[in-house]
Amino acid sequence: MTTTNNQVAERIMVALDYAYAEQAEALIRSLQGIPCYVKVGMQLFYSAGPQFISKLKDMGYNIFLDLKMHDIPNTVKGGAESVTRLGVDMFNVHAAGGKLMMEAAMEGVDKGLASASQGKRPIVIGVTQLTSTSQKVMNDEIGITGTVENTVLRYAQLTKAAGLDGVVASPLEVVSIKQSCGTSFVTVTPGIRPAGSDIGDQSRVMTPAEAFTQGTDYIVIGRPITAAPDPREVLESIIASIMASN
Ligand SMILES: O=c1ccn([C@@H]2O[C@H](COP(=O)(O)O)[C@@H](O)[C@H]2O)c(=O)[nH]1
Repeated sequence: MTTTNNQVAERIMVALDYAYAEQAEALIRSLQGIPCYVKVGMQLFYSAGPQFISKLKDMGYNIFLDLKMHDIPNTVKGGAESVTRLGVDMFNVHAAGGKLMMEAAMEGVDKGLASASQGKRPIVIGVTQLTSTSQKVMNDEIGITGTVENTVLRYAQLTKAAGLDGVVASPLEVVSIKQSCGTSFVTVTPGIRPAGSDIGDQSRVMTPAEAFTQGTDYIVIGRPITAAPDPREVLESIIASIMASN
């Protein structure tokens, strides 16, 4: 089966990292007709709230709500219940919160589904090590010994044991995650930089085409698209680069 441009677009999550809903809406208008996933993180959600999620749903977008919950199990359970009721397609928690916390998130999802009017279960994923974290920072500042790859793998295995659907990791760790946790265990990979673009605060990066070659399920891209003079042109060229590498 040949992959179409739209099938590629559905696996690209555009990070709507904006202060105001109006800015995110302008970006969405410029990408009209491209069926990408949209990712709402803390900046936009704290500003525009659940109403903006409803608006995106009405526009037909798949939504990844990237709030990276990390708290005691009972609080995360409540948070998971609330975001499930919003009807998002995916959300995440920090794997560093531990197995009990992640299991509580899944209980919250069940509670949210029981009280919601629609019954689609969101994909729930655990954050392993942020893609901005380098080997040196993880060892010397955060105090985790060993390699980033082994740490990510251990967190992925814990996430799977807790019953979640997958993880956020960098594209560099995808092959070992899939080998250890299975190909159906979902990988969502930020740290994506088209060739020649500014790395910024990211540390563990790959190009969009390279990330898909590693076998990732979804890539997350923010600034290379949102900070470009012509975001649509950049997204279309990313899709073309992935198609050319298939
Ligand atoms: O490990 C992580 C987890 C989440 N992110 C988020 O992805 C985007 C990346 O944006 P860029 O502008 O392409 O760097 C951003 O919303 C992060 O919060 C991540 O980068 N790494």
